[in-house]
Amino acid sequence: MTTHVVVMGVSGSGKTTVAEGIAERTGWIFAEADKFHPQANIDKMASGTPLTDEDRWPWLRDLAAWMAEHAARGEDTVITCSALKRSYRDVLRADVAALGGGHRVVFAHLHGSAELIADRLKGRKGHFMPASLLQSQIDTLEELAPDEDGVVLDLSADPQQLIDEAVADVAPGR
Ligand SMILES: Nc1ncnc2c1ncn2[C@@H]1O[C@H](COP(=O)(O)OP(=O)(O)OP(=O)(O)O)[C@@H](O)[C@H]1O
Ligand SMILES: O=C(O)[C@H](O)[C@@H](O)[C@H](O)[C@H](O)CO
Repeated sequence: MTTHVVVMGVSGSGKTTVAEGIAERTGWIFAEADKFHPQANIDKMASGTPLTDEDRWPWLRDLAAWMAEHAARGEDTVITCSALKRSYRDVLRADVAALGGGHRVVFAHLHGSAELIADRLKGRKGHFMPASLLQSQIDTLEELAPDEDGVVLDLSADPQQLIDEAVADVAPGR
């Protein structure tokens, strides 16, 4: 049985910071969902246009397949992925769930105020994602529902605390 952590939230919520920390602590295989986007998606976001569902489906399916390949080999993983809608998370869960055998896809949602995230984005340099897309990310976000396997983390905490909380929930004992 393997665990597949998806650190989710809007752009600038701290996904990379927290997911890298979880990966370092657990030794689990790490990937950035941004690396799975076709160049057309990156160019679209960089030019200030939000992605549509149609832009996101193939990308989400690739991520789901990647997690399931690792699950089939008995390997745990940690990824960053905005995973903004319930329907996107359903796609992300599907391939691992289809394997059966108690493999787990669990979401860690970095949740917090738009003001704080906008401040952090202002301070971030060298990233393709413009701060102007934050509002569309917030408008698209659907919070985790009670029946979804996941944990909500308050992104105003310092990174080490967030990593500790996430590991305690998704990888107890690590
Ligand atoms: N808990 C935190 N406290 C203070 N600053 C943070 C925290 N987490 C992240 N940051 C800073 O906020 C900025 C955004 O964080 P990060 O790049 O990890 O977010 P992200 O969700 O991966 O963004 P994107 O989806 O756009 O790639 C970075 O400059 C990072 O150093
Ligand atoms: O679904 C999306 O709109 C995208 O995944 C974005 O969230 C960005 O890729 C990411 O936030 C920037 O790093």
